[in-house]
Amino acid sequence: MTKQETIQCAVFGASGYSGVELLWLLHNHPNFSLAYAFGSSAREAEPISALYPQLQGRCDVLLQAWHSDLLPQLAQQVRVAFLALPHEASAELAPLLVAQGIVVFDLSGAFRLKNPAVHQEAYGFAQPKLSQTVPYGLAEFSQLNGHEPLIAVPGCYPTAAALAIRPIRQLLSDNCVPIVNAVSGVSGAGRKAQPHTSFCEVSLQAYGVASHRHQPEIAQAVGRDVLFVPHLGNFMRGILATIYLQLKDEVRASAIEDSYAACYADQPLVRMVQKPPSIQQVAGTPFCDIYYKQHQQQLIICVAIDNLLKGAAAQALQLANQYFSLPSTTGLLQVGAVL
Ligand SMILES: NC(=O)C1=CN([C@@H]2O[C@H](COP(=O)(O)OP(=O)(O)OC[C@H]3O[C@@H](n4cnc5c(N)ncnc54)[C@H](OP(=O)(O)O)[C@@H]3O)[C@@H](O)[C@H]2O)C=CC1
Ligand SMILES: CC(=O)N[C@@H](CCC(=O)OP(=O)(O)O)C(=O)O
Repeated sequence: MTKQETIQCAVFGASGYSGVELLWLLHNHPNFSLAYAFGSSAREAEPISALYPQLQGRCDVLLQAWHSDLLPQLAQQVRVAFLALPHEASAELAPLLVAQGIVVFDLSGAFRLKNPAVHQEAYGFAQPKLSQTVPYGLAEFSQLNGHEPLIAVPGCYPTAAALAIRPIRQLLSDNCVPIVNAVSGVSGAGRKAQPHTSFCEVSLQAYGVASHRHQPEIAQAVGRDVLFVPHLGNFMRGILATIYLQLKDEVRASAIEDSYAACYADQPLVRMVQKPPSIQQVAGTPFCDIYYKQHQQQLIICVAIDNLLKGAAAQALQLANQYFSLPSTTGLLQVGAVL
């Protein structure tokens, strides 16, 4: 692909945390060009560096307010839109963009769950009905062919949990209900100020116990029921999950190793590591680091990702690379993060 064939893109929600990480990745990408960066309709137009001063002198993209009367102009100029919006806003906007022939990578949860009743229960609003099925883009397991109009980018916790569990799911005992205990940094809650994510209020605490919307998403992604407990920690970015599983009686260490190798030997953004990963080693990177230890018929997996990158922006771009038949790591390894 030559520079002239650069693919024009728009980022919606570019003033938010995952949106600005996408903006920065696209700004540095050799095959994508950022034509538009939108905030909500309440925004005044200003350079993105007015919100994120670390970008001053490095990226002077204009952040603009989004209004639906821009839709025809957008359809003329962009091929791809990335939506880093609240779930309801994505649910409303994605079908409009798709109708204009724009390919949509949606970072929200609006289109991830296959069962509309489960979606209604988890999100509290009805999933829009579409004429086509929406692929769930867990990047290492998806095979986008460049014809899908809309792709659902997985959630942050489900990315970590599913990448850890999926390769070995055929080794689990029939009655195993994986236990997923995960801690996230506060950027997972987005940029909008809220008391429970303010610096003075965050220490380390479980939330959404047995009721978080990512429980059904993880269950869907791994093909069995799970128990999921998220925790909020007092650090900026990253997710660390510890997962407990019951193996079938006859499973040997070599079967576990072979199963991970079969899935990830050719996947450069998943790293099998020899000691439990830290948040620090993945923060600001597009990697997912996985460690496991077998204890008799129990398996313990420790997995770490950056919630804003592998759990959001970098995974979306990895999928866009795949969509346009580019190597999966294009534009992801040398760039670094904004926050
Ligand atoms: N943070 C994370 O770790 C992850 C987030 N996600 C998902 O990505 C999406 C964005 O999350 P995050 O970046 O954290 O959110 P932020 O709260 O940081 O940003 C939200 C963005 O959406 C814009 N926005 C809000 N309402 C509207 C609307 N009605 N129309 C148009 N734009 C609107 C905001 O604009 P303005 O600034 O003008 O208000 C802002 O740019 C969510 O769906 C989230 O679930 C997915 C994986 C991980
Ligand atoms: C720490 C924190 O609040 N995390 C968010 C999850 C991150 C997110 O935005 O959700 P998606 O991955 O589904 O898009 C939460 O628990 O709601």
